[in-house]
Amino acid sequence: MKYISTRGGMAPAPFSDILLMGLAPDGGLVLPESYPQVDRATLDTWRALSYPELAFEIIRLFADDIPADDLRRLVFDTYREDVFGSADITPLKVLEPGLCILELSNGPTLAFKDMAMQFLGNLFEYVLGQRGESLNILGATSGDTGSAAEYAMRGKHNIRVFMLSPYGLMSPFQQAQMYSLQDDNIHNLAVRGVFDDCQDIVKAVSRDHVFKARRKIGTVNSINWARVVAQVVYYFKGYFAATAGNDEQVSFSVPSGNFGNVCAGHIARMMGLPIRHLVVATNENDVLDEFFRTGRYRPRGTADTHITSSPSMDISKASNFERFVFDLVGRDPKAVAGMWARVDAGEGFDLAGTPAFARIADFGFQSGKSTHADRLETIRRADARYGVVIDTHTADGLKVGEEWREDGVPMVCLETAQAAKFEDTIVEALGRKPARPAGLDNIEALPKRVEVVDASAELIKRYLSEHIDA
Ligand SMILES: Cc1ncc(COP(=O)(O)O)c(C=O)c1O
Ligand SMILES: N[C@@H](CCOP(=O)(O)O)C(=O)O
Repeated sequence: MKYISTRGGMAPAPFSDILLMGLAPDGGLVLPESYPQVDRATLDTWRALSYPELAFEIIRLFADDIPADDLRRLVFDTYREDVFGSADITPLKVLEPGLCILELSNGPTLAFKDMAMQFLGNLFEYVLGQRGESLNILGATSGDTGSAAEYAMRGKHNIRVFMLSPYGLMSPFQQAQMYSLQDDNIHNLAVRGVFDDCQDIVKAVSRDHVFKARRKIGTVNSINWARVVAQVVYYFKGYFAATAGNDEQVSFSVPSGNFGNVCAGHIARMMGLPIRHLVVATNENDVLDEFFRTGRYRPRGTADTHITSSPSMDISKASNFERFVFDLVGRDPKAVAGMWARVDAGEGFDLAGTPAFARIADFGFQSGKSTHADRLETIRRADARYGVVIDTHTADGLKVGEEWREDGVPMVCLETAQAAKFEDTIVEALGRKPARPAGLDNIEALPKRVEVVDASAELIKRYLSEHIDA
């Protein structure tokens, strides 16, 4: 399988190359020339597979330049009961008939990012080892990608992580989880700005080809196709868990910000998984909801990005949305390049009334928005009615997912983090603290290692040069 760029300016490349490449050289996002198709007979054989068996079958379709035995070992080393808390890896919790939560946050950092990042850590180490190379990862986080990446990469001798986070905007637990790491290969930089400023810097640095090649810069954000592929797996697993046979359909409700998670759902659906609807749930930063309702995509600036109680979704410029729009406009790279030239210039685009937007229903998306008041109400309702304490992002997903329920079609709401990460809002909603996994009681009191910096790509390049060249 070969990979291309959404903007058309990249020679087709194999999986291992695009894994280390991150952003495409033309500033676009990488995706496969076509999506592998999964037929009914294959679904029937996959239904009974364990998580690692299923992950191997799916990932091998995309990572076809890695010898099968090596890939199997990497996958089985990753998806282990002792890492993810159960043999199921992603257990399905039935709240009531037709309404479920797919648990994705039982990994080491208590967020769904571990599902892909634990695999990416092993994959990077393997490919770099084969090539005798090293990689300097530049990442951006609104709270969860950062810690998941750092826990997955800490101590790896051929990888350094430089993680940009929005200064003061993550929850105290998230800050403690990242900034308390003391490993030499982990560097935390708190940027005066919002997540989008951090992501813009990552993309600006990646677009400086000379700098990127010389300093061996890679990425762990969902810019990296391997992240998205590893997330495709749990849509299949969730589908099998929520249905009795492959004639049934399910809908997924996905708390969304950077559009990586729901993009993985889109890929699963394009591969042939019987997904009826993909429900995009946003918080007050409702750029994506506005698009699916109106066809207008209006990314917002720093000043117009709301600081909310689901802070990991405080994103106004959804990186992965570009991959979906590529499919929506019939895989026309010129059209995408034109649209993203306007996005990069701080404008948006409007597809209302176009043939592309007329086809949007074929892709199965629905959307909705959830506010702080909705979040509190949903957390209270889930606790009272189902006896589960959900985090603020999962609450956004549950609230919007419930609005789109249909008779006969299970609604699977993706759990994206554990409540312990967002204690203040849980206390506001329930009047009590959520349970914390053992060993994390005093994490906020640990000494922190972080540098506060201005939101400047040039400054970050200087920082990278100093630390990499040394
Ligand atoms: C807890 C949590 N929920 C939801 C999201 C949104 O996911 P995505 O950015 O893939 O849309 C994020 C961040 O990515 C997150 O950390
Ligand atoms: N919410 C994310 C933002 C980055 O998303 P990614 O999926 O592109 O890595 C975070 O928690 O950092």
